[in-house]
Amino acid sequence: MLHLSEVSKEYRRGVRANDGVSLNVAPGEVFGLLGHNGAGKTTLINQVVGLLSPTTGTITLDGVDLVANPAHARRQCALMPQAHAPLDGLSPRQAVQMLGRIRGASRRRAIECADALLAALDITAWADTTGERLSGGVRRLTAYAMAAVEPGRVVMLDEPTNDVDPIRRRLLWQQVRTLAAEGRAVVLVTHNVAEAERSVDRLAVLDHGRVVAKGTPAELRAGTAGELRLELLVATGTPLETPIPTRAPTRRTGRRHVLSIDAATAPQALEWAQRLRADGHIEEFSLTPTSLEDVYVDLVGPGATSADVTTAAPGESGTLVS
Ligand SMILES: Nc1ncnc2c1ncn2[C@@H]1O[C@H](COP(=O)(O)OP(=O)(O)OP(=O)(O)O)[C@@H](O)[C@H]1O
Repeated sequence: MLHLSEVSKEYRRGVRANDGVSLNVAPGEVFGLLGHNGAGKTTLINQVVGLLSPTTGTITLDGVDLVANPAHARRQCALMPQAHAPLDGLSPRQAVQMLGRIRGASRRRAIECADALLAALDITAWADTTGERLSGGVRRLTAYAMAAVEPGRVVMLDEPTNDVDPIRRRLLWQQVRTLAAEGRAVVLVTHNVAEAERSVDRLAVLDHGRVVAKGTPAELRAGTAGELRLELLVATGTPLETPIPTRAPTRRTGRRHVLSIDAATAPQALEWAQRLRADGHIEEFSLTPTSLEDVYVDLVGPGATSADVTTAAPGESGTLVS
């Protein structure tokens, strides 16, 4: 459905924001774009919706060239931008209805869809409050509703859950799933790797404009099969000598130490951690499967050199991003 082939974008002064990006997003799919600040995510989605043109490469939607037809791109692709929607003087109800009308809905449909979306996101209480008096989270949810009210075939969401509370995040994800279930392609930019792991069907990790990994969350974790994550909160000043072989150097954030260990050594690791806790050397510990966040840090964290998640080797891990 949505097909990007070798898309590169070079801004003036030679900033190469995207470098040979190729992606396919199918109808009904929620596709995540992950990457560090400045990795090129926003640049990429702005090219899909026709706000920017690629320097080279092609973008097609159901075979139609979106670069040659930016008006078609804007009609078929809805965008929830990263920046807050300009809502000064407008209430969420007015803003969502207005976007529905601009995108071609009848007056009646725009009213009904706006009401339904505000109710589904549980923000009806603020439906008639003007933008300058809304909280950041309600503004964010309103921006989502503005993108979802008459969405077209593709919906691009740039950091949709920023500022949104955990309960309404769930409501938002239900709405995103509904968009996909109706046969749309949803592309989602996020920094929240744990949330992406639960919410996307497939994802790509961008690093300095290039795709460094792509696949389902399970495929990206496959390189860590048989690996477990032992996390310890050490008592202040306690040095930690591990008797267990680790697959990568220990990552440290303050008193939190994270060790990648072989699943076969789990009983030994548990016994060691319990002893450390009994002796007061650590305050708490957990032993869990390796997460997508661990894979992500290995890929793009400080010290990462691998271009392929399945070849991320011991010694290439960085600091745990918490
Ligand atoms: N209009 C512009 N002119 C020149 N350089 C730009 C412009 N917009 C973005 N850039 C640069 O392009 C690169 C990619 O930026 P982009 O906003 O696409 O990254 P991002 O992955 O969305 O970052 P973030 O997660 O911080 O939003 C960065 O180096 C950025 O400074």
